[in-house]
Amino acid sequence: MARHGFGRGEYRYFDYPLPDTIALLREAVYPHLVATANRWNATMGIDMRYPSTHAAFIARCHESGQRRPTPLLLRYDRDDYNCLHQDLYGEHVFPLQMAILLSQPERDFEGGEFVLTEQRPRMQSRAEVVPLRQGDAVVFAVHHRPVQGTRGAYRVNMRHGVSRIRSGRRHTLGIVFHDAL
Ligand SMILES: O=C(O)CCC(=O)C(=O)O
Ligand SMILES: [Fe+2]
Repeated sequence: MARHGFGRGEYRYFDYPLPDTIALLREAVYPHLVATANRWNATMGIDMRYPSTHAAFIARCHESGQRRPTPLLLRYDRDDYNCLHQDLYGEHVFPLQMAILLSQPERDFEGGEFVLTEQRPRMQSRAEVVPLRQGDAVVFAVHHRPVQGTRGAYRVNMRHGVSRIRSGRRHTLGIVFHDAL
């Protein structure tokens, strides 16, 4: 929980070796995100570039001591929530992550909306709710993302969280591509 930010609910991290489905998901989705990740870093003036396979990236994490797996299952019951946070667990950060909603809104739970906030320089934060159906995945920025301004690109600081579950139970699968210290 502490590793995951704060809130109310249950957080269970998978151990290595990951279940096949989880390992495959992480490896299969990563290559689709690498080009965006590298372009974002170039645009934001961040030196880090990412290799084309997840295996190569995770080897880099492990070499620098980030060895703990980050994929997790989350369970929220009535009145649980997930505070706005960023899943940063060390020097190596893959800038995009994914969450998959395993429960069905309205049938299994009410409330519990996936929320993103973006903080632009010298402005108040702006929130966006991502409407998810059962089985939908949302891919979102872990830390910041570039926005084109009139005088070039600037960084916007991103956070994510889940609003209070008003009734029922909500499950999510969280896939972070870097491992943790
Ligand atoms: O439960 C959710 O929808 C989001 C969970 C979360 O914070 C994550 O996957 O990193
Ligand atoms: Fe998170």
